[in-house]
Amino acid sequence: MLALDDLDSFYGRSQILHGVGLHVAQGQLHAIVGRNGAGKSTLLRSIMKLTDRVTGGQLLEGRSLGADSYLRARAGLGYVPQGRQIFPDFTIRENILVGGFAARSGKRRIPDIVAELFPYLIQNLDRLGGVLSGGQQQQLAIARALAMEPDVLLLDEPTEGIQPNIVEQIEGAITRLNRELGLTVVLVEQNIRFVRAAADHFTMLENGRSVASGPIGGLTDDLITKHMTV
Ligand SMILES: Nc1ncnc2c1ncn2[C@@H]1O[C@H](COP(=O)(O)OP(=O)(O)OP(=O)(O)O)[C@@H](O)[C@H]1O
Repeated sequence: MLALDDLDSFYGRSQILHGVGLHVAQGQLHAIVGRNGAGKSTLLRSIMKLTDRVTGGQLLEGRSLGADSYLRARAGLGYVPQGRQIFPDFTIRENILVGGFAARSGKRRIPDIVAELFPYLIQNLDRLGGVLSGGQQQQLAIARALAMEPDVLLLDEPTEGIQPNIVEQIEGAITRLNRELGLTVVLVEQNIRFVRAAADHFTMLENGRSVASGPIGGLTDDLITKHMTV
């Protein structure tokens, strides 16, 4: 269980999150939804200790998440940031192995599942990250997070700005990681169709506060109209 309680998060003196709670049971896929600027990315960044200050309860399987981002990766959190942030001058192989620095087994290796999910990456290990398409870079960022050997995968808008044929592959990969490998997933996603198909639970943010949460069946059209339409 990933358990966040009463989370406040700040950039400098600006408070972005106000008392947010998030409980994600092992094996669940929990979607974070809300308008642009609602605080979704900040919530994932806060879980990774990447904002300037975070307060509130932050536990994974009853243990403290750790005082910095590296310790949080070592504790079992794999993070795929918005915009991917792969290393353009590193090869695909090197990009994936960077994730291995935080692997709890201490082994830096490319997980077998990467070949199943993203064969293109394995067939092109010596290509530079910077020459890949946006969709391929997204796959690479997911592969890098898997090399961390995570228990919980945090994904920030993984299909944003990606060509439709690769969107399907990425959605399929996320669903497989959750349903077949039992990986717990926290997914920030604007695509409500995918959220409804893949998620067990959701949390809706508005202005840095949680305004609705629960089993995915509760993510009604009315709720979306109220909190997500501009
Ligand atoms: N580095 C930063 N410094 C100061 N304020 C920030 C920073 N990053 C984000 N914010 C502010 O925090 C608020 C929440 O932003 P955040 O990116 O978390 O929203 P979001 O829901 O993920 O939106 P989007 O869908 O556009 O990514 C916004 O008002 C934004 O301007």
